[in-house]
Amino acid sequence: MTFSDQLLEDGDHIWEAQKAHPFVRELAAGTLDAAAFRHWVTQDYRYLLDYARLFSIAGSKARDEATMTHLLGVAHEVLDHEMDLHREFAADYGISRADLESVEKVPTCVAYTNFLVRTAYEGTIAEIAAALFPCMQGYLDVAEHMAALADGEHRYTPFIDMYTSEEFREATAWCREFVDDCGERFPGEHDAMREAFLTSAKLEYRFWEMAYTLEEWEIA
Ligand SMILES: Cc1ncc(CN)c(N)n1
Repeated sequence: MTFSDQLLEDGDHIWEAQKAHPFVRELAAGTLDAAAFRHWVTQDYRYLLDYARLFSIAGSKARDEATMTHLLGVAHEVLDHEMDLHREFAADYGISRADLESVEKVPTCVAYTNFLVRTAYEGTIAEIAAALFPCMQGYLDVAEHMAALADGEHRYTPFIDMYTSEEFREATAWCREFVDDCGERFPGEHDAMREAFLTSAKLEYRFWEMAYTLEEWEIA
């Protein structure tokens, strides 16, 4: 069993909870309330900026040229391609780019992005790899689950298409190899990697919950 297999086994209950979440099931069916999707898009836009930051910092910590090139390439892909999809979704909802950039993060988005950015600055390359893994593998697995549940095309089909695309699969496969490589090279870091992986996975679950419940600050 590879180290990534072990992590996925440890996080299996979190994966199952994500697949069963009403945001996921209703998005798959095309019945998700527009307000919940809008909340996801605006918060995810803020999330993605820090996610790209994480890849950039990871790139600067990489020991070899190939890993550095790949991680910095992913950062660029997120800023360019993935955030473009969000800009398109937002435009459909009458949200401008300036609006997207000025949205205030709600508590779950603050918690998740702070965790990722802190791991990027303070963690080792192995912890960073483990923290990234649920963001990639989780979205691929959840989107594949959505594709299996979906019955025909609807307004959220581009979301499912994006996260089941060949490019996203390849990026996820690379991330998984990166986790396995770090697991092999740094056996002393397995506990720290597992903790980073599980924290990210739990925050992935919270992110769906945040969007579905339209989470806001209680006090402005
Ligand atoms: C919260 C979250 N996690 C992961 C992904 C996939 N990059 C995303 N867009 N948003």
